[in-house]
Order: sequence, then structure tokens, then C-alpha cells
Amino acid sequence: MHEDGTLHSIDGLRRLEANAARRLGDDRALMRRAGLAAWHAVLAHWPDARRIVVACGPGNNGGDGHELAMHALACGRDVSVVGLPATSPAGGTAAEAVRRYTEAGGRSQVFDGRLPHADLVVDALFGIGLHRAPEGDAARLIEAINSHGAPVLALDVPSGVDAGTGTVPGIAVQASHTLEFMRRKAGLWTGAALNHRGTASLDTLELETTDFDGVEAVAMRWTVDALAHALPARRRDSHKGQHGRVLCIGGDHGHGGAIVMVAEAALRVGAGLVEVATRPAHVAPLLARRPEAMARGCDVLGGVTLEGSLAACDVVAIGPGLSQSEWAREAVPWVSRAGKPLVLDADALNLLAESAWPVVPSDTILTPHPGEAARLLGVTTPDIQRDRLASARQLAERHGCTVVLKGAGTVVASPGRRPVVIAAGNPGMAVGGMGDVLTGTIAALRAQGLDAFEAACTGALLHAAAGDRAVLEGGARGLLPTDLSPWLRRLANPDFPDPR
Ligand SMILES: NC(=O)C1=CN([C@@H]2O[C@H](COP(=O)(O)OP(=O)(O)OC[C@H]3O[C@@H](n4cnc5c(N)ncnc54)[C@H](O)[C@@H]3O)[C@@H](O)[C@H]2O)[C@@H](O)CC1
Ligand SMILES: [K+]
Repeated sequence: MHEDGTLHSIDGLRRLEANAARRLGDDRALMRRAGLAAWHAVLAHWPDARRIVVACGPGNNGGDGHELAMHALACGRDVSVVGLPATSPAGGTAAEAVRRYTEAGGRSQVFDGRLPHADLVVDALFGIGLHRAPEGDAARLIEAINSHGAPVLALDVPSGVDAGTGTVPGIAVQASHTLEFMRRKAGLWTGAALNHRGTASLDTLELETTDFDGVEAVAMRWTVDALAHALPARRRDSHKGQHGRVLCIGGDHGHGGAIVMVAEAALRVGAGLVEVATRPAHVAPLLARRPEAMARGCDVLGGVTLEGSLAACDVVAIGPGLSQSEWAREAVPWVSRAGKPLVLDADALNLLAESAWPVVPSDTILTPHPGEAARLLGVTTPDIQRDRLASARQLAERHGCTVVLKGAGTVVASPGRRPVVIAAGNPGMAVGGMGDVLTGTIAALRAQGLDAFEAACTGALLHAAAGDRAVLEGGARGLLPTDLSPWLRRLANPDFPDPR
């Protein structure tokens, strides 16, 4: 079976292991495959590595390490296995791997505070069996791996990372590359784990369909390739009215730029018409930058002005720069009564957290960053980050609508849908205004006919992928949200020939 885009929990992976071992009638077979796959990864990434240090833990992750060490030895490499002191000898399948390595003439040593010189360090300390933060010798060995200087290949999981949730409870290996076994782990694709994983690849260890009996993926992983099919082709005889009309509401005094960025992104992603309701003072600068937008200056966010705009639009994007003033609060009953699909961001979410909004309809999209998500759930930001997948699901259930939990490894959740984790984006995108661009992107897709969940997933991916293209032009520091504009357009048109 090839990679299928699924992400799994630790429980799911355990079940998968058990099913496959039962089918194969030999619980050593998977570890042998894992060791061989790891050796192939070494040959693919570091073919010239002569001296290889393999740091092995007491469990089956360490068994994978011994299997790899055995292949490296057989190919004439200078291999040192380094184990943890004072741990009981490996049992079960790992013991068999240790025996094979030793019988092949392999050397092992106990970690004494230093690692030997090497061209490559393999991290086979802990995989999905990590059950607490590494301490003592384990922590010191991880520290030695991180300060060694050679590239680091992590087997299955960078040791110290919780592969189920993505949290890092203490110290963790800083991998150059992680080779995942069997299936991708949900925790390696979102949150703090992204600081440790390096690049990543998967070896499925030749699992078969029947191994998945009773195994449910916890999420799907979307990569930039998904954009090829995400957006419907345009009819040749289409007109602007068929590409949706977005009404953007926000930009109180002192925050005029936010709603301009929403409008610009919505235009670049293909909305047919974009109207902005903002403070009168912000109309002229908006039109000077983006004459394609329609703009309404409102000292009162309600009444006839807003009612007409609300009636005409297909989607309302509200929140960026909105503030929580009386001006902002006035908009809420009007917008709620209009019955249009909503994208709520920034201060609209803060108003939701303090129950200023009535119950939001099920086709609403909320786009909180972790701080806003924490306010919505009445918890702290670290609570949200401890398990981003669970937090997004909980928020979606609580409000009965789609949630885009922003941050490294954006998570999209909706009741009754399998969550999606976005495998794109970069730290250059951690800058004010980036969320406003996301709001406009999602609203434009919604206006063009995608349902709430599709618009949220596709919008989050389009936005992250545009950020990944824009960052190549000059690096992460100083990347501006509006730098994404040309890339949003480019990536929203996957059929257009790539000029590169
Ligand atoms: N079971 C199988 O069929 C397969 C397992 N595989 C490998 O086995 C791994 C899972 O193996 P295990 O379940 O043995 O778990 P691990 O090898 O990930 O770790 C469990 C061991 O580490 C110890 N440990 C956990 N956290 C610790 C900490 N903070 N400080 C000190 N010691 C700690 C545990 O007491 C236990 O001895 C996978 O990640 C994968 O690499 C692969 O070989 C594929 C097949
Ligand atoms: K590992």
C-alpha cells in the first residue's frame, strides 16, 4: 500500500502493528523491514557517511536502530551503537535485533557523556513508546545528539516528541530528517514537533489493506498537491456575479490596514466582487491601493447601509481590525440576522468568546489563533497547544461549525468531518496581518461555491503554500502578508503554466 494521506494516533498505530504482525505470523518481520528501510534512507540522504553512531533506546525503536546498524556494518561502515546506562536489557523483538547485530560482529557501548565522532548520528532512542519527558541519562544523551554537529536521522519519531499530540514535554532530538514507519503520526505534523522533525519521509513497511481493520485515521494531511483538484474550473461564459460577492467588515480607528488585506486577498483568490464596510477615514487609502474593491464608510455598522450590503453579498468576512468597541458590537445583530455564510476572525472571535454573538450557524468558519482559541474554550494557550488536533475538534463541536486553528501545522476541524492538518507554511508567516490574508482567502473560496469545510481546508493550504513560495524570494524575516498576493493568485490557478 502507498501513502494515503492519513495521520494516525498512537493507539491506531499499535493496532496496526498488531494486525500486521498477526498476518505475517512473526513479530520480528516489521522491525527487520524498518531497519532495512532506515538503512535505505541513510543511503539516499547520506551515502558517504562512513562513521555512523546509532543511539539506541531500550524498546523497539532501539531494535530498529540495531537492525539498521547491522546493515551498515555489513556494508563496511564504521558503526558504533550507544545505549543508555542502567536500563534493563532489551526484551522481545528488540532483543532479537540486538542479538543479530552482536552476532554480526557489532560493537556497543554505554553512553558515558560523550558520543564518538561520526558523519551521521541515528536517533533510535524512543519512538511511539515515549511515556514521559526524558530525564537523567536519556536527557543527556539527547543533548549530546543535538550538540554533536553531524546530521541526525530520527527513526519513526524524534526522541522526546509526543507522536500523538505534537507536544515536547522536555528535551527532544533535533532531527535533520525523520523516517516514519507504517503510517504518518498525527503529532509530527502540528505544533512544537515541527521544531524537531526536520524533513520527513514515510516507509509503509509493506502494510496491506487488511491490516487496517479497526484502525481509523485521526486526521488527513494536506500537501500543496491537493490544490491541483481543490478549485472548480471556470466556465468560459462566466461573469463576476457567479464568482461570489464578499462583504468584509472591520478596520476600526487605528486598524484600517487589516480589512484592506482581507479585501485584497479575496480579490486575488478570485472573488467576483469585494465590498468593504469600514470607518470612513479608511475608504480613500483602501481605494488608492485597491481600486477594484468597493468601499463603504460607516460610522454606524448597521442600518440601511449595512443592510443593503448584507443582502447583496454571498459571504461575510468579519473581524480583522474590528475592535470590540460599540461600533463593532453594533454590527453583530445585523450580520447575524442576514443569514449569510460567515467567516469570523480576530475581534469577531473575541466577541464570540464573550457571548456577544448568538449561536453561529453550522456553515460558519472560525479562524482562531491559539490565543483566541484559548479564550473561546476558556483555557490557556499552552492548553490549546498541548493537543492542537483535540483542541480544534473540541472548538468545532462546541460551536457546531468549522474551525481553522492557526499556527504551525494549521488544523481544520468540523463536526462529522475528519480533521485536516495543513503540511505547509513557514515561520516567516508569524507576523501581524497574515491572519487577515487567510480570512480573505477563505471567504473568497466560500464565495466561489466551496462548502465551509472545503473552503477552510483549501484556503488554509493555499495561504500556507503561498507563504512557502513568497519566503523563497528573500527569507522568513521581513516577509509581509501582502507579499503573498501574487502567489495566492498563482496557486489558485493550478492549470496556469508555471513560469519557472
Ligand atoms: N512493534 C512493532 O511491530 C514495530 C515497532 N517499531 C518501532 O518500535 C517503536 C515502538 O516501540 P516500543 O513500544 O518498544 O516503544 P519505544 O521504543 O518508543 O520506547 C519504549 C521504551 O522506552 C522507555 N521509555 C519511554 N519513555 C522514556 C523516557 N522518557 N525515559 C526513559 N525511558 C523511556 C520505555 O520504558 C520502553 O522501554 C516504534 O516507534 C518503531 O520505531 C518498528 O520496528 C515497526 C514495528
Ligand atoms: K527515535
